[in-house]
Amino acid sequence: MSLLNCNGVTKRFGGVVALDDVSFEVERGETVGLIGPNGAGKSTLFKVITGSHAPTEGSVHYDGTDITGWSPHDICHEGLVKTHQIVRPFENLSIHQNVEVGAEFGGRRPENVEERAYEALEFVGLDERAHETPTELSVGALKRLEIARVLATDPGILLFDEVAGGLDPEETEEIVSLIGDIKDRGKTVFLIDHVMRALMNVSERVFVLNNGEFIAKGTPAEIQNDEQVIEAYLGTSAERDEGPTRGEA
Ligand SMILES: Nc1ncnc2c1ncn2[C@@H]1O[C@H](COP(=O)(O)OP(=O)(O)OP(=O)(O)O)[C@@H](O)[C@H]1O
Repeated sequence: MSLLNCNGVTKRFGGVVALDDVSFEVERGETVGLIGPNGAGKSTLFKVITGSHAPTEGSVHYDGTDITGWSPHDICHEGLVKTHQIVRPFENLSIHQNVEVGAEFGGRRPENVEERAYEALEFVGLDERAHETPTELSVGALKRLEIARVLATDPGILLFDEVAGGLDPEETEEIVSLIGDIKDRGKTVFLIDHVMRALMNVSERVFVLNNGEFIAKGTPAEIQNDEQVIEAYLGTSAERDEGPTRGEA
């Protein structure tokens, strides 16, 4: 049985069809990348999966349980957790307390919250700054704090919404390496990113959304050579060789 299963998911906002009959599966332990041009429906899909939006039609199953229309809180407790594109920590709490809040209120297990928060901070390399407030953190460190926050909830699947967005090459490498470490722990990862070198490096499969519909699913190599994907999103190989692609901030 697949860990995550979306079946015929449609999401309409008035006359806008953000997702149109989207179906896919993510297997346990797999890392899947989701790409597509701005406005393709990627964030909407993540919000439907994690309960911020109820789908207009279709269903979402996690580990065999129908979670369609559940609240974000209940979905998080079930083991699905999403990072935020824009990281907004509690500025009056310490870095450690920020992670503790995630573990305490979003987590699947109420015990050992303090310890799990430290472990998560150590994992992302922020343990030595645990007692500082997050106000002095760089963009890269804020993204690592966000990853620690979701890891401390002990998730079954992590949804990363542009964790490499806005980072310099060194910070991007750190995030790629962190995602590799998370995969090595056997976690299932589903990620959106416009930073192709990051997404293609870590993903085993890549899904491509365009105008709310999948236009391709395949290995990173297959996707990078798919004419329709190149036309809709990736651009020419010359553009790709330069790294950033259309839509990258
Ligand atoms: N809350 C909303 N109300 C109305 N329309 C929305 C809402 N959220 C998203 N949309 C529309 O749904 C479509 C898909 O948007 P979405 O943000 O999911 O795209 P995206 O692929 O994540 O884009 P980006 O790469 O720019 O983040 C767009 O046309 C967008 O304007």
